[in-house]
Amino acid sequence: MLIIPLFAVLFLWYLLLCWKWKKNFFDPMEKLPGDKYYPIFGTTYTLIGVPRSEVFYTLLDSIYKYKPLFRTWNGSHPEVNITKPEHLQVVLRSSTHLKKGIFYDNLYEWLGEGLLISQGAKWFAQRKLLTPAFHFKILESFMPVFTEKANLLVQDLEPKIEGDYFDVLPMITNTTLDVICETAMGLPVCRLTKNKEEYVKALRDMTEMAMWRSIKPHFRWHPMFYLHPKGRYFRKILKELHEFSGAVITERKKQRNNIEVEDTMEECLKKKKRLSFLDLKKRLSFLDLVLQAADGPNAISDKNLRDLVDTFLFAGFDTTTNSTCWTLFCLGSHPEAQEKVFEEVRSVLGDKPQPTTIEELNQLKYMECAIKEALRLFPVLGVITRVLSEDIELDGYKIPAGVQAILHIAIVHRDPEHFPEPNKFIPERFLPENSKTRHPFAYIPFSAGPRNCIGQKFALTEEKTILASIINKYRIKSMLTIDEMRLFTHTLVRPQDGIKIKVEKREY
Ligand code: HEM
Repeated sequence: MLIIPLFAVLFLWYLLLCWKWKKNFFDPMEKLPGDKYYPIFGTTYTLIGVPRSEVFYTLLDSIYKYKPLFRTWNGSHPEVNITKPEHLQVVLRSSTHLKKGIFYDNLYEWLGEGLLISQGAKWFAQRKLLTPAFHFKILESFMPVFTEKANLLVQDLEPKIEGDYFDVLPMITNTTLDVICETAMGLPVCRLTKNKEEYVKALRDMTEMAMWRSIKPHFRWHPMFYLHPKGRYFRKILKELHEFSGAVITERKKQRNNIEVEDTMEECLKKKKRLSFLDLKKRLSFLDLVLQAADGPNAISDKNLRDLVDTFLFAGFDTTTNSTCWTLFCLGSHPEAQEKVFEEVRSVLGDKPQPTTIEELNQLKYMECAIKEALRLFPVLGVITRVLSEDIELDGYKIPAGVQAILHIAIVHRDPEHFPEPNKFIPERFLPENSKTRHPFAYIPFSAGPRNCIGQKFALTEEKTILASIINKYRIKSMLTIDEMRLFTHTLVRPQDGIKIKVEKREY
């Protein structure tokens, strides 16, 4: 007998929720332009039946139809899409809109409460703990790793001389994975897995799955997702990825017990002591630095350590892989810019085959412009998200707290108002005299504000070492031009068919 009143109460409660949602979100958001809303799907129905390889271009069409400011609905979740630097600044510079968007919910089971996804006090404590780990002195101590791995890559390229076009992406992937394992974890990859390719495949499949779920709102509900074959596959690769990071921690802890680590990171920095331990066993990795800093009362649980390791593997490896490949691709399709980079490398290095110090890298100014320009055209993370923690006003529209802000880095990077001839590769745009009047939020490949990329200096140092080592020995030719390149959004912006290049040995 109680059933009928219970249902009536539940129904009234549901109606109240719908009324609140309509008043707080639907009515204000519907004032913004955008595709028509339908229940359950929101506006994601525009992607139904679209082949995976076309999703990127379909999304792009709708962005160009409604930009600069428009709304989308991910199921019943409202989203404001932002493509103007002034508007990006409102969200990114704020110290309140720090929570990441719902896209990252799809990576939560893998990355947990690591720096990338955590929020509030937990995020702040990790950011504070990890910031010194990216100090110039620490980066300097990683130079031997960057140089050694770049040298191995140069050797691997040798058999390709005068051969046909080949995809350079797997080779760069190999190098950057080695680098992140030895710098961030202090361990060579071969100690962690017999099959690197399997780990890389699992990592990329995981990001693909996150992308797939983000455009299918009904699969955000875990039970529904796990019933689907993709959900079962997700569980399998999640286990593999966690086994890898678990192995990193066990191995490094075991090694640490056998190593005498002479100083803590803070003591080294205070004494301005060089942290360049050439013996791999004695070089401090990020993981060691965290383990040291968290010794005693600040001890970190194994679960938190695993989140951190997974976060570094996700954020610090495929990003640099893509950025390095995009720069190689752009230089390979712009021989004049490539020759300028080469001349600069020769003038800085003389007869040395590779850079070995940060001072040398700092002199590679034109190369830095080329990397920045490649990151403008192909920004690795084309979109980032935040959940608004309070109401904001943009162009006279009130956007309520709780809405997800989608910040379109890739679109603002190709805005002709800030970058004339936006689809052309012109490294000179980043010379100081050409960029000083540009809006500070018109170019943000590493995001900006309090949650910007903690690893940007690390990435540039690694990338410059790899590129200088390659360009100093080889001339690169890309098979495709920028206009011919087909893209694929897969959490990161990736090429659909790899990066095909030819290499020729330089004579001098
Ligand atoms: C070219 C290479 C890279 C690019 C383009 C890049 C880009 C970005 C962007 C756009 C964000 C903001 C993400 C968001 O708000 O959702 C970010 C955050 C982050 N990046 Fe990078 N990144 C690169 C390399 C690295 C490297 C090498 C590391 C570590 C070794 C790293 C570690 C991180 C971490 C931990 C965060 C989260 C920071 C926080 O939320 O406080 N990144 N990166």
